[in-house]
Amino acid sequence: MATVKLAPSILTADFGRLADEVRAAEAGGADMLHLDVMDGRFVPNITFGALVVEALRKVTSLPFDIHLMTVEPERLIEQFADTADIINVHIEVSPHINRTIDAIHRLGKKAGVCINPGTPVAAIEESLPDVDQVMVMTINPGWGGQQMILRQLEKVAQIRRLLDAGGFRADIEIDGGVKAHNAAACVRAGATVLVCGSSVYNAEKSVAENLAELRRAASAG
Ligand SMILES: O=C(CO)[C@H](O)[C@H](O)COP(=O)(O)O
Ligand SMILES: [Fe+2]
Repeated sequence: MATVKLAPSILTADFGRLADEVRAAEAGGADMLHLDVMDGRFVPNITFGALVVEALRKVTSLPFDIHLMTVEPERLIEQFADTADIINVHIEVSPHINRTIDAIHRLGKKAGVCINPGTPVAAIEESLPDVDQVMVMTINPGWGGQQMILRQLEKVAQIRRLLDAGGFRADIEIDGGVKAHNAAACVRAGATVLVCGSSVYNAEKSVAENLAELRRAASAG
C-alpha cells in the first residue's frame, strides 16, 4: 500500500504566527498543507481567503490543499490559480459539479470533491471518474478540534470499493478529528490522505513530535 500523506490543517494553529506554524509543519515532515477557507455562509465561521493563502505560498514549498467551505465555490476557484495544488469543493453547494471540476482542471490544478457526514455517497458517485481526490468529512465542517464521527469510515470504505471497482485513481482524504488513536482505522478503511489539525497544532507537544506520532500510527494501518 502507498504511504499515507499527512496534511496539517492550520485551522487550529496560532493565526498570529501563521508563517512560523507553516514552516514548522514543513520542517516536521508534512506532505502538504490543508487550508480551510470558510465564508460564514456554508459554515458559520469565517477564516481567510486567497490573500492569506498567497502570503503563505511565499513561506513554504509544501503543496497546498484548498478546502473551500463556501457557497458558490466556483466563483472563487480562479483566485487560487497561482497558489493551489488541489482545489476541493463541496458537493452540497455544487449543483453543476462537472462544470466546476472542469474549471479547476482548466487552471491546471487537481480537483477534489468533498462530502459532508449527512450526504450519501450516491451524491458523488458520478464524479468519481473525474476527480483527483474525494474528501470525506468525518465531522460537520466549521470548526477544528471536533471528535471524529467514526461511522463515516464506512463511507470511506464504500468509496474505496467504488474507486477500485471502476479503476479510478483518486485519493481519499479524511478531514475531521484525525488523531493518533484513529489514524490506522482511517488507513484501513481506504484513506490515502489524512488532514490533521488539532492533533498537530496543540500546546502539548511540538508540531514535529505530533507529526511523527501520527506517521507511526498511520503506518500501523
Ligand atoms: O475542515 C475542517 C473543519 O471544518 C478542518 O480541516 C478540520 O476540522 C481539521 O481540524 P481537526 O483535525 O482538529 O478536526
Ligand atoms: Fe478542512
